Amino acid sequence: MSQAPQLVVHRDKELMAQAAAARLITRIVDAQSSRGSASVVLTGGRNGNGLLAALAAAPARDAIDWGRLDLWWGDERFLPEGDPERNVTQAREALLDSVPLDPKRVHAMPASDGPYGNDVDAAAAAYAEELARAAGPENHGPVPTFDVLMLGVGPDTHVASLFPELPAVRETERTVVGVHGAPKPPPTRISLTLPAIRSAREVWLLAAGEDKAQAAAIALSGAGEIQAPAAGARGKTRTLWLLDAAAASQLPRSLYPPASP
Ligand SMILES: O=C1O[C@H](COP(=O)(O)O)[C@@H](O)[C@H](O)[C@H]1O
Repeated sequence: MSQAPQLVVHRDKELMAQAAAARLITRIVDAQSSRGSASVVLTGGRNGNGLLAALAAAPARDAIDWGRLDLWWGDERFLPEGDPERNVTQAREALLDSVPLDPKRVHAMPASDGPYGNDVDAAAAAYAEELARAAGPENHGPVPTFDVLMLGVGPDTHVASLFPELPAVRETERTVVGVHGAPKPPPTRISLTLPAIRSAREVWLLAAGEDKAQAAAIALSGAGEIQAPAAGARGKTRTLWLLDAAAASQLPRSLYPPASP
């Protein structure tokens, strides 16, 4: 597991999204140049979609070889294909429909009207198998070693669809689980588990806005991962919190000293 999380605090959420998009372009280009391809796990939510929209608007996006990029999702709302609330629908709108991706490398999580019907546990198991098939011997495990895995942080400290105290956040064996009874709609979801998240080289947690301030402070102040799932999201080589000033406003001074007036 990586060292302590690193924090980068930007002035506001627009700048945070632009800076994170620039950072992501660099990581993808570096991975493609050293390993031939790159793999990135996307997140849903306002901050994740803000980053994708900023990436779509960045001229440097053309530095990415989009055909050599694998995209995975950290979680999905278990809804019919094309539902506007699905994370993949929102990602397509923000970025994916405007870049030349290889459709075989866009690994969306199953929809509730797909091959597994309404059986979210079967859909989750199928996604786990898809990940396992993509993992090579060099990955030493049941998921590929993602280059960057991004997670939005919910106001209740949830990441992906791992909500405080629910069974999904306690999972230690499976890489993907069906989530039942999520407190945020829709109640039925699919999520990577903490062990799968921790197999990424870099985990980036995105938190912008005042409503994320308490969650960031709790997760970064030594809370347990069952009570505060964001506290358990760590990358193998790096864990990076990307915040705006509003989300950083309740952090202990030892972590982020506010600028002097
Ligand atoms: O429902 C979800 O919420 C979280 C956080 O979203 P936000 O809008 O509060 O930033 C998101 O990361 C997750 O992917 C999504 O399914």
